[in-house]
Amino acid sequence: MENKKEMRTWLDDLGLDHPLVIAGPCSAETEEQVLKIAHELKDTDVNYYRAGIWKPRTRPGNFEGVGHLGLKWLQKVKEETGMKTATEVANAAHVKLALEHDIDLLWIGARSTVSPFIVQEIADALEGTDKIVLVKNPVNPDLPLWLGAIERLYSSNIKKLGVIHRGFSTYEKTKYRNKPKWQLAIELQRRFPDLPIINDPSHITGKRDMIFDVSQTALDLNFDGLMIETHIDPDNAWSDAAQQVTPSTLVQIMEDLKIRKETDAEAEYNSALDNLRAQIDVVDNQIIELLGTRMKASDGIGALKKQKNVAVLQSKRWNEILGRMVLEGQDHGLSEEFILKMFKAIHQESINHQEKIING
Ligand SMILES: C=C(O[C@@H]1C=C(C(=O)O)C=C[C@H]1O)C(=O)O
Repeated sequence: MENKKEMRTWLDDLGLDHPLVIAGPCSAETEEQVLKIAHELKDTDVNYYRAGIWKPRTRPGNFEGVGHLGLKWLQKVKEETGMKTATEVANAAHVKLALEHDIDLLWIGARSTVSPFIVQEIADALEGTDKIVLVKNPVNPDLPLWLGAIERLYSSNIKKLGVIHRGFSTYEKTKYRNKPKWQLAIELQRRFPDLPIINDPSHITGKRDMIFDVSQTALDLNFDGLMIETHIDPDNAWSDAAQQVTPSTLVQIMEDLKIRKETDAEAEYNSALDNLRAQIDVVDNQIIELLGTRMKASDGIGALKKQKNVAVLQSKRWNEILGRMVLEGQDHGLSEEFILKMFKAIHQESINHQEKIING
C-alpha cells in the first residue's frame, strides 16, 4: 500500500472548518440515555455520534454492551438529530448488523487490530463498502501490525479509510491509561501523510481532566480529528466512567482548543524558519560526528578488554555516566526522561561495537 492523495478525499468532502469530531457515550446503555446525549450534541461541532454496542471488556462479568438492540437506538439518533452514527465492530456478524442499520462510520478496536484473522474477517465482510472505516492502533506499539490491518481493508476495496490513535498498553504504571508514544503516530503520518488520523484522548488518558491537553497535543501534531467519549452523567456511566465528559464540557474543550495551520506563506516567517533550520542541520551533523568519535573510543576500550579478557558491561562506570549526564542535562533544559532514553541508546550502540570487537 502506498500513500495516495485520494486517501483523504472522504474527509475533504465533509468540508469542515474544524477538526473532525466523533463523540458520544462509551457504551449505549438505554434508549433514553443514547437519545438524550445525542440531542445535547446535535447543534455542536460533533460530526459523528458514537456509541459502543458490543463492549469487549478486560475481564468477563462487567457490562458487555446492549448488543444489536442499540443499533436501533442509533438509527433513531439519525432520524431525530440528523447526526451521522458510528460504532465499533469486532467480527463479521457485527459488520452485517451495523450495515443493516446504516451505521455511517465503523471502527476496529485496538484488541481486534492485533489479530490479522479478525481484521481479515472484518475486511471480507466490509468488502467494497462506501462507509468510513477507521482502524485503532493495536494495543502493542507495533506499527507494521497497524499498517497491516489498514492494508487488509484497503485490499478489500474500502476507500474511506483512516486511523485512530488510542495509545498503547504498558506494563509499567504511567499517568496515562494507554501511553501515547507520539513517535508512532508521527511515523505513520510520515509514511502516509494523506491517511486521515484521529486522536482518541479518552482512551489515552483514562481521566477526563487530561483530555484537553492530549487533544491540544494531537492538534499540534496535525491530527485530523478527535474521538471524545461523552456522557450525560459520566460518573454513573456503565463503562469507562472516569474518562467521559459531559456534552457541555465537550463543547468547552472544542472552543478552547487552538487549531494550527500547516504552514504560513509570510516571507519574514519563512526566512527566520530557514535560518533556524539551517542551525539545526549544522548541529545534527555535529551530533553524528561526535557520536562517531565516541564510538571510536569505545572500540578502543573494546580492544583493551579483549586483550585482558574483561567483560563489556561495566555497571559502575555506566551508572556514573548516567548520573552525571542527567545533572548536565538539567543545566541545558533537557528532561531526565530524554537524557536517560538517549544515553541508554548510546550505551547499547557502544556495547554492540565492543561485542563485535571482543568476539571478532
Ligand atoms: C565504554 C565502556 O564500556 C561500556 C560502555 C560504556 C559507554 O559507552 O559509556 C560504559 C560502560 C560499559 O558498560 C567502558 O567500560 O568504559
